[in-house]
Amino acid sequence: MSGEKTLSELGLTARGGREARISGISVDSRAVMPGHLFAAMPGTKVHGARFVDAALSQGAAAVLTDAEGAQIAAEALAGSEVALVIAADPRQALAFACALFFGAQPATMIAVTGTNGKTSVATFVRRLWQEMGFRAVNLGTTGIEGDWQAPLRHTTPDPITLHKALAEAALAGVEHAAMEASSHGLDQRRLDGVQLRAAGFTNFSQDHLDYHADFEEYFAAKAGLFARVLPEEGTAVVNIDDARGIDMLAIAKARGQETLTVGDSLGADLRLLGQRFDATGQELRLSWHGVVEQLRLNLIGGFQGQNALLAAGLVIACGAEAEDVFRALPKLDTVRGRMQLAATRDSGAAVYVDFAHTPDAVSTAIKALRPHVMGRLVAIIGAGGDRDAGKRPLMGAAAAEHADVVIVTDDNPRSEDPAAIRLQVLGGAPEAIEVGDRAEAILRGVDMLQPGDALLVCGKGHETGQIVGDTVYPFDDVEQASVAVAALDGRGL
Ligand SMILES: CC(=O)N[C@H]1[C@@H](OP(=O)(O)OP(=O)(O)OC[C@H]2O[C@@H](n3ccc(=O)[nH]c3=O)[C@H](O)[C@@H]2O)O[C@H](CO)[C@@H](O)[C@@H]1O[C@H](C)C(=O)N[C@@H](C)C(=O)N[C@H](CCC(=O)O)C(=O)O
Ligand SMILES: Nc1ncnc2c1ncn2[C@@H]1O[C@H](COP(=O)(O)OP(=O)(O)OP(=O)(O)O)[C@@H](O)[C@H]1O
Ligand SMILES: N[C@H](CCC[C@H](N)C(=O)O)C(=O)O
Ligand SMILES: [Mg+2]
Repeated sequence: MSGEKTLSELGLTARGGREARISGISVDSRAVMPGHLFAAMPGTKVHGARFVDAALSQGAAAVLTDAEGAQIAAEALAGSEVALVIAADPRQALAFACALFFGAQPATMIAVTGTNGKTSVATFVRRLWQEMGFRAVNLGTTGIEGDWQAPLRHTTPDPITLHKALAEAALAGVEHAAMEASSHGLDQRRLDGVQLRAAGFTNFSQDHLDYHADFEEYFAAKAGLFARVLPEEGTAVVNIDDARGIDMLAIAKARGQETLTVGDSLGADLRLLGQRFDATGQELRLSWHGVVEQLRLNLIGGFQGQNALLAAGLVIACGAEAEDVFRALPKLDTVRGRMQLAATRDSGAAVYVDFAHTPDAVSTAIKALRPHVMGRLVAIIGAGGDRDAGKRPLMGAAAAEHADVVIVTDDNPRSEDPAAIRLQVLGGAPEAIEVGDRAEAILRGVDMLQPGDALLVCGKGHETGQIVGDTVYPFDDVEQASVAVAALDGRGL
């Protein structure tokens, strides 16, 4: 899969034409082994070139960096035999080198970007491919799932982790992969080495403005999936109901890419004509190139209907017959932590867990649940620490506007003061109840449910840990909801 390769086999040219045999690639000096290429990247906190001396002492055979890095590492490199590659875009050069070093990837790959819906769409694409008999995986926030599994630290992994996993999956016989392209991942060129057959765009709203300078930079990062990563011969599958979908479509057309539009907008290639909701899901009415279809979707939430349709568009864009895809859609089941029914009280009151952690997701999720609730809708929300603080009051306001009762609690405070985060969320929901301890908040939420009510626990979804400082404490919303219902309904555990 990835034995030794020369710099030129990795598409790299060292200063003075010096060659080197590379036995591995590291982006962190602490992981460098003899013969490694050390990628000294310009970081958000520090330039990786500050660690070149450490990498050399551990036997690095070559260093990849940018001009700034070469200056920073000049002393450490002086008199060294090590090959130095200076690239204008070192993160892209690293991504291409990783693709060449690890070699194989599943033959048919798609990526999906957007503020919300990426995990849902990627999971649905994988399930549709499986229903059609292919060995397939989805790769992102919930790790690598499907016919080959592995945990992941990031929604879009760094190129070394990514291409190692793709090569292993391909060698295990997986020929189809659907991955999530986060804006961080696109900005850092993490998936630039992936050959994509198609790319999807879900929607664009506020998130990650702690990392991107403003909305336009955030959009530009996402647009890179179509403007840079998807090849000209690829297909862009775009939700044109979203205001920025039209801009994304224009970028794809300018590249000469095929396009497949999705949404309820007039003229959408795959058009959502209607959704009728019931206790366990919805009926979809859609048209494909003008031919009308009606089909069952066993998913709660209008947004999951939209995501399922975008997933269908991506699978069609990769060559499947539309009718085969439509036949497979009713087989889709709930994505872990996305509008997942966690528990039901003896009274019939239901508890759902959802991953909503942006203003648009909070309002979308609560509105999506509303048709399934005869009584009050109670929402529990929080906000992650070391993330976009601007969205906190907006999430509070979204919950206050659409839910009957709001409880504000802790999500993953990370290095921030939990009470300060809650105060910012409460800024948008002054009537909300504040309960810092998440387990207590869930217990209180379950306890207030009357027959016909429903509780929606937002923000952590599938997550099985709560990050406080640098410690990850075991915490699973679904489990906490079940425990609370069992305790309050006297069912014992
Ligand atoms: C803000 C961000 O994305 N940072 C990512 C980036 O780190 P960086 O380059 O900024 O790191 P840095 O701390 O400035 O260090 C610079 C360089 O020095 C190197 N170094 C550092 C110390 C040392 O002793 N030796 C050494 O070589 C580091 O490996 C790094 O390459 O590159 C690292 C290696 O690939 C990533 O692990 C790291 O992700 C951090 C941990 C992170 O939290 N990222 C999150 C925000 C993220 O990526 N989230 C997205 C979106 C999530 C979503 O919306 O779902 C995701 O795709 O997961
Ligand atoms: N199409 C959509 N429109 C609006 N909100 C959505 C949509 N799809 C999902 N959501 C909301 O966003 C939450 C997260 O969904 P999902 O995990 O699929 O998104 P994501 O883009 O992968 O998120 P992340 O960026 O955190 O990985 C859902 O639980 C739901 O509340
Ligand atoms: N419960 C998580 C959800 C965000 C996860 C991911 N989208 C990210 O930004 O890291 C948090 O806010 O801490
Ligand atoms: Mg995701």
